[in-house]
Amino acid sequence: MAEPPAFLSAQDVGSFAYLTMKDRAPQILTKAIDTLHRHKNEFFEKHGEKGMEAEKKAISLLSKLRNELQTDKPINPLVDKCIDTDIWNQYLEYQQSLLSESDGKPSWFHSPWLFVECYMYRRIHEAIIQCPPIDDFDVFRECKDKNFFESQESISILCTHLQQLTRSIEDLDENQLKSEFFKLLQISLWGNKCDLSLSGGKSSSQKTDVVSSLEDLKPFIVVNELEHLWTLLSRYRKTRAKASAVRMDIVLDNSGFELVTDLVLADFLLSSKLAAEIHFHGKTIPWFVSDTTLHDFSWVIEQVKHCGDKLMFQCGVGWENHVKMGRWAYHDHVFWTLPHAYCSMPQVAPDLYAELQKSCLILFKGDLNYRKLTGDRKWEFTTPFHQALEGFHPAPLCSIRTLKAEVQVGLQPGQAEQLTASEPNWLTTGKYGIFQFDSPL
Ligand SMILES: O=P(O)(O)OC[C@@]1(O)O[C@H](CO)[C@@H](O)[C@@H]1O
Ligand SMILES: [Mn+2]
Repeated sequence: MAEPPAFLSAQDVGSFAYLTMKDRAPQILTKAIDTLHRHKNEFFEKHGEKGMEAEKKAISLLSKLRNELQTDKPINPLVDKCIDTDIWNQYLEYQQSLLSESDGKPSWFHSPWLFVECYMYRRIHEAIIQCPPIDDFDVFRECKDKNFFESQESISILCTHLQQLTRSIEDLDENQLKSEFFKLLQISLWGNKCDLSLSGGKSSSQKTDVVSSLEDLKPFIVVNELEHLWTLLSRYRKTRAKASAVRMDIVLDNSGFELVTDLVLADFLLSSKLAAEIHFHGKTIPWFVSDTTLHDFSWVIEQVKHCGDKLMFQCGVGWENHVKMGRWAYHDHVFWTLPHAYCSMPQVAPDLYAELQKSCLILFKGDLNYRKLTGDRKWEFTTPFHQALEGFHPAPLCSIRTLKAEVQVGLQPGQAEQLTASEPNWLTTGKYGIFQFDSPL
């Protein structure tokens, strides 16, 4: 087998990886510092002088981190004592082992982009947890919450759509059911436009009615393998005995509007009996600005319930019940916030891999998941998805992602060239999307 291609890296001046590390990453750190600063009074009211000292310390650690990044310093081992600290430091040693002696140490602009970007978020976490009593402060919570409130109108439209659909679900024939399923999947796809790390934490909420925009957005789906999902699920549905055992997994991405689109889809999967249980996978620590943690997951459900809108209230109550009854299960695992590509999961997190093997279908939401599925490498655009997964085949899976990084596989010959000709930045603006399916052979 030929060696897989090189990793994307900020070493490539002018690339999206380079611009991210040069411009966006320092901006995100500055914003985190500013957030801490603005909460100074709150820390004082809650914890007195100790809160103020902790805020100062956290700010100085984050400023130091920003300086290391901007001056391309070597990547330092983590100094905290969390369950993943050793794994991180071993990974750093592994990166070091890939370099020859003359290369020196792995540094911010001379290492794989996926590694250094993940490392930045892990270092933000390290900075905060070193600063009790504010060690549980999520520097990104404010932006995540803001995204939810600014998208409230779209969320209300979505909840209304879901409630109407649920009421008529028993009357839908096979084709109608399929069409509704595809609609909700597309809503969940376009929900992925709203991540906050791409906008450097600036507002990126959903303000239009995505339900009625779906037809107009269809031409922007560059890989559409939804038919495979339907074939798989309708097959399970027909073999009745199996239907009650259909488990689906959603590896979540962003909180706020995107999370609501995922919950709406998950609710439909149950009411249509396409699945009997949904397992969600979120992050254990604040991640890539907008990613969903357990707190965000519960918070969003609670907010939907208390928005003052009757149909949203019904959705919120229904979702709370799914959780209570175990039809929805939220899991988090430290692996999702490590820098490893998913092909390493069987070795690094065999328990998680075994868990995913129980699934009938795994949906991977978002761009970062795609980067980890494909190892964030410079694959040819026509490389088969199955090959780019490099042996990661726990169960049938589908990536649902808007394109926000320079990695894409499984395109038709000539397709990438055509896209480049019509829109040079097609890989990174989030305007295009994919549904890319793979099944173990
Ligand atoms: O996974 P998500 O939320 O869809 O996107 C995360 C993201 O914004 O972060 C990286 C840049 O910082 C990009 O790869 C990607 O666009
Ligand atoms: Mn994200």
